[in-house]
Amino acid sequence: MKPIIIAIVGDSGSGKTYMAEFLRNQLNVPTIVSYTTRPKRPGETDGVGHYFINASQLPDKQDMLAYTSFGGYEYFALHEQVPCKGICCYVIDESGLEMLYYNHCERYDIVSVLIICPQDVLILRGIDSNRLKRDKGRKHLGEKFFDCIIRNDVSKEEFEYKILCEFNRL
Ligand SMILES: Nc1ncnc2c1ncn2[C@@H]1O[C@H](COP(=O)(O)OP(=O)(O)OP(=O)(O)O)[C@@H](O)[C@H]1O
Repeated sequence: MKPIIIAIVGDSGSGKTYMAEFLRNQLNVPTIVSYTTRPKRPGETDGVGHYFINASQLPDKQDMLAYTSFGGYEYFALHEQVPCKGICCYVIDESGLEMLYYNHCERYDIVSVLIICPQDVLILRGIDSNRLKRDKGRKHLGEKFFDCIIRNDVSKEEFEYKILCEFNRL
C-alpha cells in the first residue's frame, strides 16, 4: 500500500494546524513539518511549525515532495519526511497541493482536505484582515478539486467531531 498523505488546505486561521495537531495527538498521525527560508518570527520554535533554513541550504527540486514560493520566501517538504507506510498529515497551500497531485499521485495516495470558515469568524478569531486579503490571491482551486471539505465555523469540539467523522471514512 502507498503512503497516504492528508493534505490540509485553508485560509489563515481556518484551523489547518489545529486539525493536524488533533490528528497527531488523538490518533498518532504524524505531521510533515515544512522547511522555509522565511525568517523565524518571535515565539516560533524551529521544528514546530516549520524548519527554518537559509536560501543556500535549499535541496534539489527532485528531493522535494512539494514546493511553493510566497512573499519572497520558499516553502517545501522532502520525500524523505513521508513515513514509508501509513498515514501522515501535511499543511500545504493550493499551489503546493497541485504540485503534489500532478507530480506524485503515483507514489502517494493523496487525500485533499479543504477547511472553510467565513471571514467574519476568522476576524473574530483574531486573524488580520490583510492576511485574509492576501489569502484570496492564493486561491485558485474550486471546491470540486478537494476530496473532503470541512466547515469550521463551529466550536472546537464540533470541529474535532467532524475531523473524526471524515477520518473514519478514509
Ligand atoms: N472551531 C474553532 N473554534 C475556536 N477556535 C478555533 C477553532 N478552530 C481553530 N481555532 C483557533 O483558531 C486559531 C487559528 O487556528 P490554526 O492555527 O489551526 O489556523 P491555521 O489554518 O493553521 O492558520 P495559519 O495558516 O495562519 O497558520 C488557533 O488559535 C486555533 O486554536
